[in-house]
Amino acid sequence: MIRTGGVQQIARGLCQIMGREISKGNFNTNISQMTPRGTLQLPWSSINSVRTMAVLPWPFSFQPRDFSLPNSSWGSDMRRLYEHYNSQCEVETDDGEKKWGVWRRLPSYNRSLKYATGGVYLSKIIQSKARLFTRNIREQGAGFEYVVFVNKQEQKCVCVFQAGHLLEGPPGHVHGGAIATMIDTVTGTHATYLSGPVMTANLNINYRSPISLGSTVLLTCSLDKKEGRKTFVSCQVTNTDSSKLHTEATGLFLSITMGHLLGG
Ligand SMILES: CCCCCCCC(=O)SCCNC(=O)CCNC(=O)[C@H](O)C(C)(C)COP(=O)(O)OP(=O)(O)OC[C@H]1O[C@@H](n2cnc3c(N)ncnc32)[C@H](O)[C@@H]1OP(=O)(O)O
Repeated sequence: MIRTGGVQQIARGLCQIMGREISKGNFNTNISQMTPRGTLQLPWSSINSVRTMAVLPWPFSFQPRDFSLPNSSWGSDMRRLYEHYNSQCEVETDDGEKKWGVWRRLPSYNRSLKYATGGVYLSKIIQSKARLFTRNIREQGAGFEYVVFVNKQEQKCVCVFQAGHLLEGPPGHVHGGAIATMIDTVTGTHATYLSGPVMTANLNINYRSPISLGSTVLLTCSLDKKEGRKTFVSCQVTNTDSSKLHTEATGLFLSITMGHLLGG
């Protein structure tokens, strides 16, 4: 049985990631597209156009955990920066009405679409075990603790990232691959927010100074340019007051159709 609340939350999260502004009203319109068999047409055109997606069973049967919300492992820097951006996600007008601010927090779940594969459905075992790479460590604070905020007006996004003890590379410092993973995740999320579904085609990374394990850093991404299917994004990893540069990167993302992932 599918619980609409969970579906609603995920679909809302996906809509936010895809850069679609949704009010309660137009979201409900999409929810009302659920068929009697309990399947959902996702609310953006590129996915609606893939017939297969519309008849797939929804992969979640419970309220999913949003991993981008604070937990007890978050240190003071992580919490302070979360509050700083989160407080700008909603503003109060003079007549006491609440409105979206310039920033949006993107929710983050540890499972993505169940059937995205090279044309042939994954085996049932893999389907049930597949988890987002950055969200697959159970112990809170041990791996990637992060939250992404996007600013559509400035076409910019920031990620507050606290690197856990399982991400060690050089003694006491974060592994370069873990840093690359976060850069790919955040630049990829930003490119998706700006351009819809994309895949990383190219990532260039310069490591300038090591990141201490357990510390909190900021990843700041901005759009360099868009050319047809290509979205160019750059990213800087700095300490929390941006006075020290740890890493800088540029990424090229190519727009894809969902058919690319489904093997179409
Ligand atoms: C919430 C979590 C978010 C996480 C986000 C993480 C994102 C990821 O990690 S994605 C996984 C890693 N990436 C991949 O596996 C992608 C594998 N590669 C591919 O699938 C394909 O090569 C793909 C889709 C990138 C491009 O293929 P395709 O759509 O056929 O494009 P193609 O026709 O080859 O090239 C189109 C244009 O891009 C250019 N291009 C393609 N690849 C590159 C490249 N690596 N460098 C520079 N230019 C490139 C081509 O030269 C061409 O340019 P032009 O139009 O000017 O001639």
